[in-house]
Amino acid sequence: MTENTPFTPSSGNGQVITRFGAEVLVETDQGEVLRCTARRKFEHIACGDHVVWEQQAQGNAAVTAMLPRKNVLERPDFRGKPRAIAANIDLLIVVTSWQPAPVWEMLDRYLIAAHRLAADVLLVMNKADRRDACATPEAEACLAEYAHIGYPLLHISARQQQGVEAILTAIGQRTAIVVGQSGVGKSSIAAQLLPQADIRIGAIADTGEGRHTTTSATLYHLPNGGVLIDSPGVRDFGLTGLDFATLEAGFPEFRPYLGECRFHNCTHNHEPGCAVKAAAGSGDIPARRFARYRGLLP
Ligand SMILES: Nc1nc2c(ncn2[C@@H]2O[C@H](COP(=O)(O)OP(=O)(O)OP(=O)(O)O)[C@@H](O)[C@H]2O)c(=O)[nH]1
Ligand SMILES: [Zn+2]
Repeated sequence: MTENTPFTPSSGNGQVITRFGAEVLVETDQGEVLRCTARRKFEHIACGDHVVWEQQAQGNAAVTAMLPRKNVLERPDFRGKPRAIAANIDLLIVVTSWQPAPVWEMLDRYLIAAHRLAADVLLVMNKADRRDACATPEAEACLAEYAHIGYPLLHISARQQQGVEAILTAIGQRTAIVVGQSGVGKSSIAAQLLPQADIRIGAIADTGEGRHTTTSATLYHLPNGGVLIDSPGVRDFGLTGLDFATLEAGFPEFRPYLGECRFHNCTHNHEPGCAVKAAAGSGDIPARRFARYRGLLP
């Protein structure tokens, strides 16, 4: 190699931007995007995973190792087997809207999932332009409970392009995904966040068989240094296999009272001497959330 030849490393670390079949797109630590093959043993590698890649003598580079994950979001495939769809998520952006009206149980389930992932939460109430026409006092009260517990909440209107900047600011440097029930405006929000994102990836990922990005989770760099992992399949993921410990941990407002119940294995349902129920009775724990918690108990 002469001194003028730019140095191109033949192996290194990188992050998976997306995958299509046995191929993954890896962004190297140098910022280059490489098309890599992933052997069968890396079948479970997902968008967001950190990997080691190696340039091979012929053809493609290959993924040779997978680095530890902070977390992974899975959903069942057509056989009911859990499949990794995105890894290393810092922030779940949970979208609700005034129309369709929120299904609060679903919002609670997303929050439980976020706690299980050890991810932060940003609540986004979309369609602010419909608030006057559609908001009921009950819906306003339900929403206020989440803010009271301490979840950050933004009111935006994707249609009127209001509040999208605030979402970018709230994401900061974190890796985020957008989730929520059907029709609340997730695609509209993603579309507004993404034109400013790195569209280089979309071009490379275009395999000529149509944009695979419409089905696979794909990682996009946002202008503020944050990252958005997006795909329709990620946006409506659900919560499966809910056990009691996960459920209880998904209600952070219970935390100050845990350990004060008479029974150490209290489920905060009908047990006497339950400190959580007492707190809900006195209004220290939001009553609507507590009622829905009991509905989620197995
Ligand atoms: N009034 C109003 N309508 C909006 C707003 N944002 C999105 N919509 C409309 O709501 C409908 C659903 O928006 P989408 O972005 O497709 O919602 P989604 O959550 O991605 O829906 P699914 O793909 O079914 O999960 C569309 O008709 C949007 O134009 C908004 O801020 N105000
Ligand atoms: Zn209790």
